[in-house]
Amino acid sequence: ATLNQPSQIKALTYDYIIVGGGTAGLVLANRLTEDPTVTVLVLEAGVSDQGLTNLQVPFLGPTLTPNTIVDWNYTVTPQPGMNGRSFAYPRGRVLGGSSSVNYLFHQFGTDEDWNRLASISGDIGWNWTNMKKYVQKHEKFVPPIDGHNTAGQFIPSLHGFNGEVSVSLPGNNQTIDPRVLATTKQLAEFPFNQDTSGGDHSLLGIGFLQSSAGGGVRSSSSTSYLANASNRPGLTVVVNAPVTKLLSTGNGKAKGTVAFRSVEFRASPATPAGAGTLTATARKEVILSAGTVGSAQILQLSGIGDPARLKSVNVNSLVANSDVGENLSDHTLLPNLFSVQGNLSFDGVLRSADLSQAAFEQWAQNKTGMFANNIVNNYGFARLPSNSPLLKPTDPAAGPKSPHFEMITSNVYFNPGIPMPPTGSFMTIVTVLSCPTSRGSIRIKSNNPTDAPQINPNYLSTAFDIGTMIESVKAIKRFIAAPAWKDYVIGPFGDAFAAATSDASIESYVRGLTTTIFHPVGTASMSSKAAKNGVVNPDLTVKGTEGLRVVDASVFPFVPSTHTQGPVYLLAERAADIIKQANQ
Ligand SMILES: Cc1cc2nc3c(=O)[nH]c(=O)nc-3n(C[C@H](O)[C@H](O)[C@H](O)COP(=O)(O)OP(=O)(O)OC[C@H]3O[C@@H](n4cnc5c(N)ncnc54)[C@H](O)[C@@H]3O)c2cc1C
Repeated sequence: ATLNQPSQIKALTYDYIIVGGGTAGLVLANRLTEDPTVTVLVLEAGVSDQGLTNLQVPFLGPTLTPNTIVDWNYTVTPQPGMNGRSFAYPRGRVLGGSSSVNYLFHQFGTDEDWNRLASISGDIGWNWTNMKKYVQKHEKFVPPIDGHNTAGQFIPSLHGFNGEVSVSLPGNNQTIDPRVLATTKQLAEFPFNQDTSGGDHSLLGIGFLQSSAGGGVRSSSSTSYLANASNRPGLTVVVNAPVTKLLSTGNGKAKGTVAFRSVEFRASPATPAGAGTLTATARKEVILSAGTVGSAQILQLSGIGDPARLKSVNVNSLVANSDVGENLSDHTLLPNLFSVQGNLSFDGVLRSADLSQAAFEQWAQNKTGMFANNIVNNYGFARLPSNSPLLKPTDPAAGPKSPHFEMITSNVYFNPGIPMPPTGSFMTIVTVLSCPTSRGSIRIKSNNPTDAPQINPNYLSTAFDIGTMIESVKAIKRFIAAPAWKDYVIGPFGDAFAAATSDASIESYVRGLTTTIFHPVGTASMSSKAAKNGVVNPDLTVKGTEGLRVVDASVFPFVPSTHTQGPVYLLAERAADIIKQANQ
């Protein structure tokens, strides 16, 4: 049962308590309650996703954040590498977490991403050879909604067809699709890639997007993993239940460790901090799945972090670890806008209330049409040339097959935070830095759990990161110069893009416009058991503690080369196996 208020909770002792009913949290909720004798409490700060129709509409993904009731509404500190700009940093605050509000791109990371994780952690279980079996448990590949023949658009042997989350190829032609595909034939630099899911199939090249949607409807961790487990008597999910901190339950069995098996949460989101809290206790384990921001914040509020920093905000240090909240890494997004001929882009529909309503009604009636699809159909990945000076002395990609940047084409004006002009047709080619080397931090500003933490991703602070973004802009200029675009693209839109013709002017364009593509990781990073750095061990237990793990995007020491929901799903699937085995 999903309870709407913490006050409805009948019991305060469970085998496991999961903090955060998001992407990873609901995978664990499902897998741990497969055993009917196990009891699990999930505490989710956000609202239920039930009845929030827009969350189900794939095309509306970009409208769900920022500054909505399903977003934590964070902003980043002024970013020196981005001309001192501060901007929105969306995170899902709703059942399903960010999987309920994301843009539905679905991939798994490259085999090299996973092999690097195995090598850093010293646990070969994180190797792709082992992780790929979780694709079968997780993914349910379904036909696109227009039922077209998908031969040649994906490779079936790389996919799961009986898992939990529905995944599908685009079900409508964006009118630019043939031009994108023609470019892959006209320019050897941008070959066609038959499958963009990653793993041991190369990510390089341009292909069709795979989205976490089925039958024209978003598939989130809530509509899949949770829905498929919701009638299990052992599972209790509570929404509107913000966790304020973990409570120490004494010394752990291993010398010098502290046990954390109790969780303090607010009796209602409206309750002032410190007043009206409840405490639940786990017989076995507390699992933090509050995401890269939430888990880092809760660890620090609970006294797990850098002692001096904790002292400065009046938090009593219980477990000293100065890596908590540090090592923040994220992909950056640059929306390169082009003015295009005619009125075949989506802009006309989005500007017209009547046309948008008609598209919505078509979706509501039979889940077809523009709104039943993602805003993107095609995208791909590329590497810098092997002789690029940016790769000296080291190449930060996970391996020689992993990308340095990504290109996403969409037949619409897409510019986060900047409204669409009243007239004109546009196409956007977003470029994304796939292997950032900048590192930032998430630090609590006070001991008040309702205060948003200070989020400083420190974007574009290295020569590699800014240099690669500059190269990505040059690459899409070459892409758009293919004959396929001759009678469609008028030219770059906006003075800064139009003026971006030299490295120096491209740099100023990049620093002036780049923002986040919402893939933060690393604030509770995984390291080997013997390592002096890192926050969690390879089995995701928090170093220096007992009864406590972190299972979410925060544990990745490097951001995977791809969009991050798929890697989080696979991580959580393996985490469930690790936890079950540890508690047999
Ligand atoms: C706008 C947006 C677009 C994105 N687009 C894509 C995409 O297209 N493809 C892709 O692969 N990835 C995308 N991502 C990233 C991807 O969705 C995330 O990497 C992934 O979902 C993170 O999973 P998680 O379990 O770590 O955290 P989340 O799914 O964010 O879950 C954390 C949960 O914990 C809850 N929580 C936090 N603090 C507390 C607390 N104190 N008490 C109780 N509960 C708490 C949150 O409300 C949330 O439900 C996007 C993300 C965003 C925000």
